[in-house]
Amino acid sequence: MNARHILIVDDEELYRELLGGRLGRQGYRISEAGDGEGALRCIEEGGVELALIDIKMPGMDGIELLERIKQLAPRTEVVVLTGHGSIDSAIAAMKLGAFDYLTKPYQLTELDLVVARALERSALARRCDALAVEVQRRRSRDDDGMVGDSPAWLQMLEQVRRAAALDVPVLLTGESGAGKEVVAAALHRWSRRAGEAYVPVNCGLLEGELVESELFGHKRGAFTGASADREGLFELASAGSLFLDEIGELPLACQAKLLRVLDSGEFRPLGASAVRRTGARVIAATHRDLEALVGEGRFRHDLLYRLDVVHIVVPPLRERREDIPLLVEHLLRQAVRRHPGTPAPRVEPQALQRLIDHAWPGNVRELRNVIERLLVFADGDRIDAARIDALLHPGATTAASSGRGGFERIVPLAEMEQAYLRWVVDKLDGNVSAAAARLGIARSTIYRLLRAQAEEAARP
Ligand SMILES: Nc1ncnc2c1ncn2[C@@H]1O[C@H](COP(=O)(O)OP(=O)(O)OP(=O)(O)O)[C@@H](O)[C@H]1O
Repeated sequence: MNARHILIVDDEELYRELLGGRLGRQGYRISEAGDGEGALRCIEEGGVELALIDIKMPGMDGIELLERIKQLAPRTEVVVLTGHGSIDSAIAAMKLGAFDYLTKPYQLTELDLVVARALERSALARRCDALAVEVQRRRSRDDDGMVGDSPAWLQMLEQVRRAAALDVPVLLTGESGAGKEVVAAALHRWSRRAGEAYVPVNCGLLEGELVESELFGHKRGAFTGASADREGLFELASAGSLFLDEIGELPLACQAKLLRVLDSGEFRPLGASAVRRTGARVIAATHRDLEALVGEGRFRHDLLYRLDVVHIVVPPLRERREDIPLLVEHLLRQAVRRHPGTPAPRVEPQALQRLIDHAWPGNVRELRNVIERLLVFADGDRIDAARIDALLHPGATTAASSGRGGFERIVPLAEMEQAYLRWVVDKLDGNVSAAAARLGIARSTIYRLLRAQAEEAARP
């Protein structure tokens, strides 16, 4: 049975009965309203696929009603019924998103045709919505680049899913390396903006005019070195999402500009006289305590208030240790992909337990670096507890200087060399090539030294 829901809105009862009777006989579910208010109440109840509305009504006219319907239920199709000679209203209605219009008096067969076409479009749109949800669901499973099934992680993901559906700013906080950036990317992918640009920027890496120019763009000659006009990231992300990482580092002058964009969507590129508009959705992240920065006068209170519409806290790894086995597996797979030809070693249960028990102050990033090193320096096809201990608690670290020239004890130079080397490799996110370049030595030297150290530590 065809029970698709059509709403007829006309102040003349006779018309409503005529239309309702005809369409009802075709099996549609019919609701009637004699004015705009009644129509909106019916729309709010949901399920109306098509509204047939008379343009000329006392009180709220058909055009205003159309606008309100499109705000309330954008997926409801609207066909307007206009009187003879009111083509202007028909055009206005089409501009506001009406599916079609019929000029009174119209042939009833013409009405049947328009109704059938409008319902067909409504069905198509719904199918598209369903597909988009399915695509998002599939994407969100594994190829999202993030894993986890602990209660803390799943609870946070639920918040992310809900926030993704709202087109409002989101503030992500959490310790460094906890996964704020992967969550920001998921927020974008699960939102209606998924097909548009996702533009990440680290506010801590740029200074002064450069941040402003990066975010808002500049005109040629706006400052020394501005040799051509340049589009800012707000422009680039206009239909998509702009991820402002390390928002706590944003200079105060730039914070004022950001506040204006969040309030009005308007900004002015450096050196430009005209104001520009952006529709970018802002996702901001920080590992800093923004309230404390406000207290110190380094972050604007009004900006914090404006960004903090939806606040999601990404939990530290130590609060979701249940995720560690999954993460180890996932990060090992990723590391193997980065080092083709390296066989994936098996992590023994005791070794895994050591990883689960570790405090992980550097969170998932630290775990990723440890996994990378375990793979690169793997000796054989298994990773045992001793190897993990060697990596996580190397005795040599106590030999390192506190940085102010004081040493706690005398250690052989080789030991100091190894500790420093490990620190440099960690600092550069496990990138051995970068470490070799910075230290001015060959990559093979680094591998040799670190392997020797791991072997030594693993010795019973
Ligand atoms: N749930 C997860 N699943 C898989 N990988 C993850 C997960 N969370 C984080 N990672 C990985 O850990 C590393 C650090 O994550 P990310 O950069 O998102 O942290 P962050 O909180 O933004 O850190 P920072 O505050 O230092 O910018 C990245 O390589 C990321 O891919």
